[in-house]
Amino acid sequence: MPGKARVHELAKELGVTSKELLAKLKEQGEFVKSASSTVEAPVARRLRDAYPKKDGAKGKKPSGATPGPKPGAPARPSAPASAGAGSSAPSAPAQPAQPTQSGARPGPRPGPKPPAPKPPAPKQDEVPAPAAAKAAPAAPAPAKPESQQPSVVPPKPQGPKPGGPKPGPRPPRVGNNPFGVGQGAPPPRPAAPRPGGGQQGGGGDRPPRPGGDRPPRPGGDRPAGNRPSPGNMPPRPNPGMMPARPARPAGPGGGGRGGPGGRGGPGGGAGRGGPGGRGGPGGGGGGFRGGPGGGGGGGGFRPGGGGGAPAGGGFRGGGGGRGGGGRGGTAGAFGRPGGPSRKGRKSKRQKRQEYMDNMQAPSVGGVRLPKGNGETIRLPRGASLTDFAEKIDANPASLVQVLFHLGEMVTATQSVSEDILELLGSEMNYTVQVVSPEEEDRELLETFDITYGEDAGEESDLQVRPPVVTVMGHVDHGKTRLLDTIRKAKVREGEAGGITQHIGAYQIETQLEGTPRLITFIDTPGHEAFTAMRARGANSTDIAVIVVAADDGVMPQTVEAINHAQAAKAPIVVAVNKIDKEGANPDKIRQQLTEYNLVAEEYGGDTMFVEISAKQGINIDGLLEAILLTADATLDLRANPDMEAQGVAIEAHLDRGRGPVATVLVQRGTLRVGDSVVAGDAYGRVRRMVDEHNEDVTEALPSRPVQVIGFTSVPGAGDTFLVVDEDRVARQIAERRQARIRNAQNAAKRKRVSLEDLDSALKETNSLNLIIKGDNSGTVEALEASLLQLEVGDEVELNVVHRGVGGVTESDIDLATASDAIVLGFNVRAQGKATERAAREGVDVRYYTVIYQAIEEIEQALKGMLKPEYEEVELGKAEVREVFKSSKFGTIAGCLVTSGEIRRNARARLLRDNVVVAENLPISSLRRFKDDVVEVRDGFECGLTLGSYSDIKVDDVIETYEQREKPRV
Ligand SMILES: Nc1nc2c(ncn2[C@@H]2O[C@H](COP(=O)(O)OP(=O)(O)OP(=O)(O)O)[C@@H](O)[C@H]2O)c(=O)[nH]1
Repeated sequence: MPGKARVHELAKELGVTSKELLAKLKEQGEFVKSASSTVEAPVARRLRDAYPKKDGAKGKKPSGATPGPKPGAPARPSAPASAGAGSSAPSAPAQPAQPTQSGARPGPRPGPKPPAPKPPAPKQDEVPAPAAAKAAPAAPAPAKPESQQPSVVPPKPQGPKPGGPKPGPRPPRVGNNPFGVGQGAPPPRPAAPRPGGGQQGGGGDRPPRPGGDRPPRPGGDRPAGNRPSPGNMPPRPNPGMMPARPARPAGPGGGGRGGPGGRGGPGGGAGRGGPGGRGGPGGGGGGFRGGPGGGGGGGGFRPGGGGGAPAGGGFRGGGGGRGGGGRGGTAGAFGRPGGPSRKGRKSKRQKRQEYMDNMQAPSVGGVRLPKGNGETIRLPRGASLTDFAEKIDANPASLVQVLFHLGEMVTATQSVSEDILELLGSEMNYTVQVVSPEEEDRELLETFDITYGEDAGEESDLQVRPPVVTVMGHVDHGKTRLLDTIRKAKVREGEAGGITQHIGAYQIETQLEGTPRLITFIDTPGHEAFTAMRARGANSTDIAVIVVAADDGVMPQTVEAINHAQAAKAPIVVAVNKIDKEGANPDKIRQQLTEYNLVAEEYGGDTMFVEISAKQGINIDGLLEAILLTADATLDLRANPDMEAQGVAIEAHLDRGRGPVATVLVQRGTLRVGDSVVAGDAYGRVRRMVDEHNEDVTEALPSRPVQVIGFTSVPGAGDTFLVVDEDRVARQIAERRQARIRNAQNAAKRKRVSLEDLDSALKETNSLNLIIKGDNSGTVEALEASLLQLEVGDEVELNVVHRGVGGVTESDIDLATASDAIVLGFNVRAQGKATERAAREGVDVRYYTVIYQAIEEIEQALKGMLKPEYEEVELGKAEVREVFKSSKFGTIAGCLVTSGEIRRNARARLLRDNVVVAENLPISSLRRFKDDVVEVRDGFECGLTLGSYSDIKVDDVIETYEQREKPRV
């Protein structure tokens, strides 16, 4: 493209009239229609040769011409520089100028303008010529020219001077890469930037190209040479001088984005590159990578640009050397050299390294992440992305983004579930280890130099302690009655709903072979809702007594109890109860339990089965004996009483007069009044201790259950307790645990929202918020656990926003108001003015004394909130017998209804050879003969249209259906 010049431009350039030039052309055997016609580069060259003087007159031009031939070579920076200066510096610069000229390919265009500018123009011309020459070879167009080449050759000879040497290398580029971005002479970058460069930019002959050749374009040549300004300045060693970057191709059409030229204008004729830049077919000069030397105009940036152009486009740097413009268009367009600043430029090595790093770095959704080496990252349960990011030295925001791409909406500081942390870790090649609560707690205690769970001192410090027994079994098999009988105390009276709801513990004394022995019993509830608590009970238990009613046999909860005991590695003693009842079949129980690895001693196993009657007190001593024998045979029950006490909180509640009361089981050490204790997230100082007989005790030895008064809050059932040196430590541990529990709850509570349903999730929150208040922590916990296990699908979220021991308070009502929650009071009532406030605020407060009633009601509430489910119901089918086209209705299917009915406005699908061709089409019109009808039944014919759907063929089947709401079960 750069090579094509219009006749009138050439005429101006050569200082002759267009008419003269036309005549000359005719003389040379070239048919050219008018002054505005373009001529091929070789022809232009010949013309220039034919009017050599003028060019010469302009001075350097001749020289320039010379260089021209080697445009590519000239590209060299140095040359260009001078080129840029071209006009100004005749001598040395002259050569450089050539490069410019190369850039000038566009010259043709510039040519015209140059005239105005005077001297500079000539140079350009010359340059263009060379450029053209080059272009010619590459471009197909040149056909003719070639023949003429001989004439063209001459110029080249000259070229040798300037570009001679350099040209060698460059030319190849140019010529060989028509798609190349930059054009020919890359080198002259310096010049390029200069306005002068503009001329080159102008290069693009193509008139159409804006940036292109069009002379009118400011960017174009005009400024180019003449301007004294930058263009004329000696080349700056700036980036422009750098070899053109391959990457940025740009400037296609003439000028592409702002060549180097000053402020765009001149630079690439194209100026803002718009069109020119994009390289279309671009004009001759287009596609330079940077403006060429002196005037480097055209720095388009799109590589494709110039390339595309058939004509000589795509040269790197035309005559003008590498214009700076190339680089990012914008920069070039605004006059800055397109190339990147040299300062701070990275070495190739650095770049390569960066590239490699980038390639290796994991990326999700385009977000680069740090790459681990499989290291293990330990995070506490409920950790946030910020915590994670800190550990791997990453930006939390990028982790948030990644999770977003993975379908999780999480903020940087929000607690994240274990699964998500692991998923995220695996994406980055880290192994995330979410520290278990126990482990975390151990670490917490370690920071206070405390060890939990081990007896301090020597082996000799250990003393025998009583076994701790838990009685478990199926509902109504007689657990409570047995415990009752054993301690000769009646605890069954007053049990709401007949279910044991509290965990109590007591110690009894019995005789074994004449020796008094103590046994500690923990009373566990029998309802499945207490499963979680039972599991804890089993863990603090040495021996499990599984009660099985001889008249009933092994039941689900019997199995569950066995599993808990076995999981806790607690030896089992089976109490076959109700042997006094008719139909009692103890042997059947023995047989059934073999299935669960409980083989009776009589059968050669090691499990003791004791037949008893809790009701009638039959063989209770035998059971106690079996417990002690089993303990002696299988367990080493010893503990060090001479240490600070440690153990488990079995039950806790808020007592009106005494405040928080916790039943704790001392497992090692001795608990004394005045000790600073911490149990879970509760702490305090033992003010008073009471035993199962409601008598005050001053100390409790291992295996001793006592009620402790003095906690500042109610501990949770199953929480570990320990004595610490001072209150301060107790408080600190409790506070740290509180924070951890809060985090964990937040993490568990977080609702997962996928991108797909984010919208609807935000629009309608199908969640039920609850506040649970109960008379003791075990009950509250059990109720919460049961509720959270309700299976109501993923659509509804159940949220326990608060739970606590004690009556329903005004602050509970406030919280319920704020969070739209329902308050559940279990065995408690509203306190003070809570009822009034609840009524005023419209808060629903429900009271229960039986756990399953609460669960049932909540379950129903949740089901009521479920979104309706729809199912598809087929309405009917029709076969297409004929197809008509109507200008009014479109494609009409003449059908016979073969089953059911076809209803207007129902949805339909079209089947062809039993394959669904189209879905969800509307039956938009339905007719019987000429009448519109609402439905057509089986056996009748009808005409129908499927909306605008027209691909209907004879023998197609139209199946209609509708969506019906499905009742929830
Ligand atoms: N005939 C007879 N009845 C018994 C015996 N042991 C318990 N029962 C009766 O069985 C029923 C249930 O006894 P509970 O002690 O409440 O049973 P539980 O296993 O504690 O039941 P939950 O507390 O509901 O888990 C009561 O009516 C008892 O009187 C027994 O040895 N013989």
